[in-house]
Amino acid sequence: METRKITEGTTEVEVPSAAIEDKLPVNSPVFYNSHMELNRDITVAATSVFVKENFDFEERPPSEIDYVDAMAASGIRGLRIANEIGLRTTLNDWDAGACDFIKQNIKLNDLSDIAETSCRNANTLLHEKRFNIVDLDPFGSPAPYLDAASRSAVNLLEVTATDTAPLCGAHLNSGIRKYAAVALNNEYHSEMGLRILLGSIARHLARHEKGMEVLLSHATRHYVRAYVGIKSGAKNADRTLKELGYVTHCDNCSYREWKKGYSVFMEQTCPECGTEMKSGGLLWLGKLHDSIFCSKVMEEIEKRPLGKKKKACKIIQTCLDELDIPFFYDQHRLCKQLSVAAPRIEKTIQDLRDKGYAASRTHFSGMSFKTDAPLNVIKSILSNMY
Ligand SMILES: C[S@@+](CC[C@H](N)C(=O)[O-])C[C@H]1O[C@@H](n2cnc3c(N)ncnc32)[C@H](O)[C@@H]1O
Ligand SMILES: [Zn+2]
Repeated sequence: METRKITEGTTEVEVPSAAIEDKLPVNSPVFYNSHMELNRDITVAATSVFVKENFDFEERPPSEIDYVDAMAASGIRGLRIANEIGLRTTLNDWDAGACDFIKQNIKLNDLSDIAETSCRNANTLLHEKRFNIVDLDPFGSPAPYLDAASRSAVNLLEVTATDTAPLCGAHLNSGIRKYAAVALNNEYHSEMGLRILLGSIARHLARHEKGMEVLLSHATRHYVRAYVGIKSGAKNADRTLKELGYVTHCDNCSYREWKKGYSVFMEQTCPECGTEMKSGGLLWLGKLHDSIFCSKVMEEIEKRPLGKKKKACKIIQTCLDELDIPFFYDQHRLCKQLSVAAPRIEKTIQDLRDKGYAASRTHFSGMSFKTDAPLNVIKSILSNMY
């Protein structure tokens, strides 16, 4: 088989040439997606910050902290964690061909002391063994692995989901099956998807009497990614579950309302225009980022040799600046409803701030903003009628 060496960060791996050259990764015996280098760069920086800042890890050398890359493919993600941070890493993939590449790549980076291969079903491994840090990076949905990962993870859970259609409401029934939640496929569907995933992670952790703190989460390209710190104990689980709830949305005028709770009364009729509204949930209504953590991730990205440094900084900085409340407004959508030309997004944000409201850009889309202003104020500002 023809292979090629590629470098990410300071780690080199050998992958099948077909994985790089083919448009369809299915044609390669082992999966490698160069577009996910950005995701992996952020993973290295975020994991490194978590390890440095965590009280539980004080006095512990990195080689005594366990990280599992539960779906490792070529091993690139976990190998970067071992090589660039020094954590004791298990690289797992149930595919024998992938495991051969992983073994070879461990040797290539001279990491046999701290990295080991495991060739098992991720669910079996994670049900049997606890790891300080668990990383789930499956094809499509992480849903089938969330229970085992929640049982296994002691300190940090890192999850990628590429099944944006069920998460964002485009495949409603699939979303209900996988995440036990109704996703609304409206203008803020990317934020909806991230919050549905976080809500599902929270409920899985709660079964194991664990709560969570969202340190960083983002929706980028075709995937969503979450980094959640784990707080063990029933009280923390209960506190976490209080952050879940429902949203109602009016497709006609973009009015939305959200309420925390499991059994809540939601208005069915839009108070702005009288249209029947749609309800979505259960989903996470808590914070999407921890600002201190994100600031440290920014510093970490700046000082590391990362291939996608600029893009990674942009994502984290926008997350840092983003007002941490649900849900963003799509300026085009509002302007279309009002039949007015869309102003520059900076002007809208400044106008909202000038009127005494909080407002920011969002990382979800360049043409969207977040604000605590009521919809009628936003619309008056956009129509220059305030
Ligand atoms: C998206 S790829 C992982 C990519 C890798 N983490 C990276 O950053 O390049 C998913 C991998 O999961 C493996 N896989 C799928 N289901 C699995 C399971 N139940 N247990 C273990 N591995 C699994 C596949 O063989 C595939 O190599
Ligand atoms: Zn309405």
